[in-house]
Amino acid sequence: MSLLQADVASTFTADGAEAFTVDASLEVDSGETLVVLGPSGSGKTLLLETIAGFHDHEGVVTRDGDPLHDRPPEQRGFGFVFQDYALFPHMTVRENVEYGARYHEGTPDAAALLTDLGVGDLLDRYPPTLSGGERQRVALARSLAVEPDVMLLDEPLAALDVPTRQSLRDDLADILADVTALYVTHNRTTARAIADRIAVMRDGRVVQRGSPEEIFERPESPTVANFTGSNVVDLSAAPSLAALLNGDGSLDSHVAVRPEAVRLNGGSGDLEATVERVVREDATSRVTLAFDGVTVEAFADEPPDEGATVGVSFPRDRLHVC
Ligand SMILES: Nc1ncnc2c1ncn2[C@@H]1O[C@H](COP(=O)(O)OP(=O)(O)OP(=O)(O)O)[C@@H](O)[C@H]1O
Repeated sequence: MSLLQADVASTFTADGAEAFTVDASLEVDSGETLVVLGPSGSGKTLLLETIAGFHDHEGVVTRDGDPLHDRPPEQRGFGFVFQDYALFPHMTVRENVEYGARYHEGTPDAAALLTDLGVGDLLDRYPPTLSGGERQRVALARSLAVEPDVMLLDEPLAALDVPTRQSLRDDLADILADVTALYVTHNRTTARAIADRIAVMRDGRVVQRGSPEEIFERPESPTVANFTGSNVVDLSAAPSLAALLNGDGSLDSHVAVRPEAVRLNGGSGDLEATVERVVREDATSRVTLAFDGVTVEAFADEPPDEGATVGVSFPRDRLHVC
């Protein structure tokens, strides 16, 4: 049985806004990081807050089979990390970490925790003197200090600048390796880097769940394919691509292919396409290709000229009908 099981439904109303309903079920196994990935406004925060116990809801939340849904948030055994750190400015880093565990048996080894998180030298500093990345590491240490059964994390990297986000993202996979965690984000790079499994959320519901590989390579719907960054081509509008799949262009479905799987062959590919646009991205270029009146994106280290005709091939095992 999964450690955390949630099957909850709740409708939220605010003055002047349409009601928003969250109706979702999740299971998180012991030691696993489940990422809830979805666009802004898909209900990720409301779902996390509902599981945490901040909102009335129908349905159940259980840990190890024990019902949690009748308990207040502080008795559910969760640790929280939010986007905005929420550290006490007038307490040192050590005091913040120890205060987080004030109801916990024994005093946590703040120095060891902070050292594990790469900020062992900050013990006596005050939060206002720290960088965003340092504060978020301290916030993680404070949550881990209570040895929570499950960590709930809401976009903890969102407020950080890009280099800091990348560095903490790299470390988060290690930090969360032995922890049971439910992590919400709209950032697919983060999801791919830290998730053991992903649940994709849209309009308050989970629309697909699976391993990162399944979510990114085998999306079950054009919605998930689009959101996870695949090219999505309507086969009824793209006869040459449909023919590649042994169809006749009348297939009433879509095909998803990741941009990194599309190959440019300089004239000898399976399909002929026109280069519509080339945008440099660090060491590579993102190339927009048009054929049959549809466009797809690809990456090329040596980009062709805009307006050129190129051959394009799609490895069959990377084309996914959805
Ligand atoms: N208390 C509330 N009452 C009514 N509607 C709400 C309430 N809180 C949030 N909403 C609305 O519910 C929807 C989902 O909000 P939520 O914050 O869960 O989205 P999200 O997926 O976390 O988005 P983001 O990635 O931008 O944080 C939004 O349209 C939001 O405006």
